[in-house]
Amino acid sequence: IYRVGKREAYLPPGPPTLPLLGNIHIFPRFFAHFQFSEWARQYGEIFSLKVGSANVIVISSAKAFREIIDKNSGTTADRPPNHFADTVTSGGLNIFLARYGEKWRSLRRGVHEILTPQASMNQRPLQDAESAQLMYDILRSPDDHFNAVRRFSSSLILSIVFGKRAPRFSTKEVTAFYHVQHIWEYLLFPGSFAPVDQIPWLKYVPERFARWKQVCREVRDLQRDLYFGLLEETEKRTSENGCFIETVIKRADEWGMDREMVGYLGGALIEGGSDTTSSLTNATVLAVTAFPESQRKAQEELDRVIGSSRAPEWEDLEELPYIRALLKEVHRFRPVAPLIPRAATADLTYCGYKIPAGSTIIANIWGILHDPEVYDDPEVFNPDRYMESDVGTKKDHENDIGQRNDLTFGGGRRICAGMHVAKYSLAINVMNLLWGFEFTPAKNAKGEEIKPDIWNFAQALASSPNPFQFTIKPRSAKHAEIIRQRFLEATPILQQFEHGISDDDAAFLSDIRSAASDA
Ligand code: HEM
Repeated sequence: IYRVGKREAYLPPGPPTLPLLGNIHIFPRFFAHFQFSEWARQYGEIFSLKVGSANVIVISSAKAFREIIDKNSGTTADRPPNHFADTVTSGGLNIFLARYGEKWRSLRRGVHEILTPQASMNQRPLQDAESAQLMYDILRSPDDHFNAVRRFSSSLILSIVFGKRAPRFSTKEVTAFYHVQHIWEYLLFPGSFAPVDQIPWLKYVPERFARWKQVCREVRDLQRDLYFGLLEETEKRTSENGCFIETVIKRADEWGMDREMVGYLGGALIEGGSDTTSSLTNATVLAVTAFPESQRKAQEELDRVIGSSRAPEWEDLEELPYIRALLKEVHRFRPVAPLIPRAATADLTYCGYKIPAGSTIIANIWGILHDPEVYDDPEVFNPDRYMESDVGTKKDHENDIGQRNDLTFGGGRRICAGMHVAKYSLAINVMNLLWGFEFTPAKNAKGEEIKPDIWNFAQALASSPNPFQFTIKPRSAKHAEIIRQRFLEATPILQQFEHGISDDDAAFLSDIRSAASDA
């Protein structure tokens, strides 16, 4: 008992512990990446926390990430145990949270089918078409820009996975998704409920004293209604449109997947594809409004290379170095996953410290990308840092081991499976938005500018800005006309994913399409 909570001598250093508790009493609940980055400055690129007798190892340098996550991927590809996730998703079938083993391998094999760099290219016409609707949505209702971006991501991933798009943010499946996602994230958020993974006997507490049991059931029912409802629709559809689940259904046996796995794989992809790209797109809009110099430079480049007689295309990116730098900078400035959780399946060592099997490893992406030793003024949104160096660091850190500009997608065997789709979505949306619109801070009743709050982000697992106010205007009547034209031209591609949509969605589409063609 005396030893419980005490830091073993072979572990990396860390904050002082208390008997039994270890560091539980100081373990940060919200925005933990800020406190972890603070401790990294104090204790170094690798430090440890004791949670009772369990170990949490936090790594905060590109080198530690390379050595531990990339090079030792076979030992660090596990995720920490998560009883709530196991209860909700039939024994842990959510690919993001799944333990490293046979089930995860089957799920990942299926995902590769649609998300390899080559396979991801098949999604591009649809991404362009959805982006055309995003632009038109903002042109029609600039005040709804925030949800227009979220609609884009949800509609895209619903179409890719289940072959059915979401024309509105209020489309039934999107509303149902955000409703359950909100409760699911709350359930998974460390500290919301009893720590059953750390104190396993809590699993046996009767339900009337363990509200988490009720919440798990609620999330499970809601997710099953949505994910398995969509699966059933795809199974019953008589005409195919090449969506992912059609392929999975045909090849499930070959990939070792039963129907439960198929449903949860589809569902997890909706979770992974919805709030990630949209958060980053909204964070970009917030950043270029808060740092107008970056907007000015991006638009000067777009005007010079593209002009106002056509909209940007993916191929233009080659000629747009500042836009490429801006895309890298937004990943660094507001990483979607500031912390990436892993678990060690065997002992490993780093810089003379031992990371024992079973330890939780947290890759502190925020800390790595906001280290003032490595980046000049890390809290400033400054794409120019990536014009000067491909990794955006100070000159003397460019060649540090492990430096790369896509750390925000993770690494090793569990690197983001959707990164190619995500990079394309982000690039075309950011190019289109900056080409077509002017973003300026909103004004208060006295006519004074309201300073955009770059710290107003939600307390959630994925880092997402809270809705913010500003003024959006098309950059010229010519730009507005091209946006309208492109929306109409996207119709045949979008229509392939409009079978089975609700009458309200169909009426909405018919209205906006006729308004666009009458204009
Ligand atoms: C800007 C957008 C995105 C970012 C920053 C992002 C980031 C991440 C990160 C950090 C991980 C964990 C990686 C690790 O453990 O090392 C991850 C996992 C994953 N992501 Fe993404 N993601 C994005 C978009 C997407 C999209 C659009 C999809 C689907 C189309 C997707 C599918 C996945 C999947 C399936 C995994 C699970 C990998 C596994 O555990 O085996 N992601 N993502």
